[in-house]
Amino acid sequence: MRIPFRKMHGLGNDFVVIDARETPVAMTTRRAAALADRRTGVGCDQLIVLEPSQAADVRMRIFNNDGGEVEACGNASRAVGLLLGGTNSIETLGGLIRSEAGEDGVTVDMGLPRFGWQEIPLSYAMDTLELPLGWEELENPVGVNVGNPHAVFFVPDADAVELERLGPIIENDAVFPERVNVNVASVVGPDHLRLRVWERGAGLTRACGTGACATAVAAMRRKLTGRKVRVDLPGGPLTIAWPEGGSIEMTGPAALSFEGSFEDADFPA
Ligand SMILES: N[C@@H](CCC[C@H](N)C(=O)O)C(=O)O
Repeated sequence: MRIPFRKMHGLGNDFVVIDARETPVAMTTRRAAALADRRTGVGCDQLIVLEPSQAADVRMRIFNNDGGEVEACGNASRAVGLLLGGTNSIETLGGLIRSEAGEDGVTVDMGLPRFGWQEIPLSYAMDTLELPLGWEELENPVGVNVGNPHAVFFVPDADAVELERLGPIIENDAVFPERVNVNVASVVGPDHLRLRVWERGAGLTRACGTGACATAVAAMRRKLTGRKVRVDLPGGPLTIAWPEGGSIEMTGPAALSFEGSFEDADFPA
């Protein structure tokens, strides 16, 4: 039996999307990792499985390239929003979010950011606006959870950081019991940030939607920017707005690359 999938992306952060709303598709860590493998599988940063939901229009399950199931993915939320069209509610492990597909891309209401040290989560109590932590030149990040955990470092030049070396060290530090997504950002102007992300379970990606949300919120909390910013990632720009006390709104593109199928038996659950 062959299982159909769509290959989609948001600013080059790419996904295999399996629509299992009508026909269930078993997914495990092992199977997700095998499908996401770029050498021997279909290849993607994240594998997305759409299932029926009791609470929303659709349930979106997110598996990282390493097969781990996680709570949130901003770029995949826009891709799913594009796929569904119009306005939709999407149930994720990180909470209920809302998408609206329009002429200028897809806007997603990503919900409320969380800043409690237990909510990031961290291993022990500390001030999440200025974590007293450092790894070589990367120091004092902001901790924020936007459905998934992020550490945001503000640096003079995000492009100069050796993120492929420092990213995995920080991701796996015991201070982050659920590991962490590592963001390095530079302030370009009062409403403009430059960002690179080492993603938990996926490594360096062309773009990370939740990373852009976390970084924008971190910059706003530190009063480095206004409440609406453009975030430039290697794959292109996202617009992030966070009204005082409200939820985070992310707007940007999403695209369908191709449709294909894989042999069920080649990727055992
Ligand atoms: N690419 C995503 C984030 C995917 C999940 C992340 N790697 C995690 O483990 O939390 C995005 O666009 O947000």
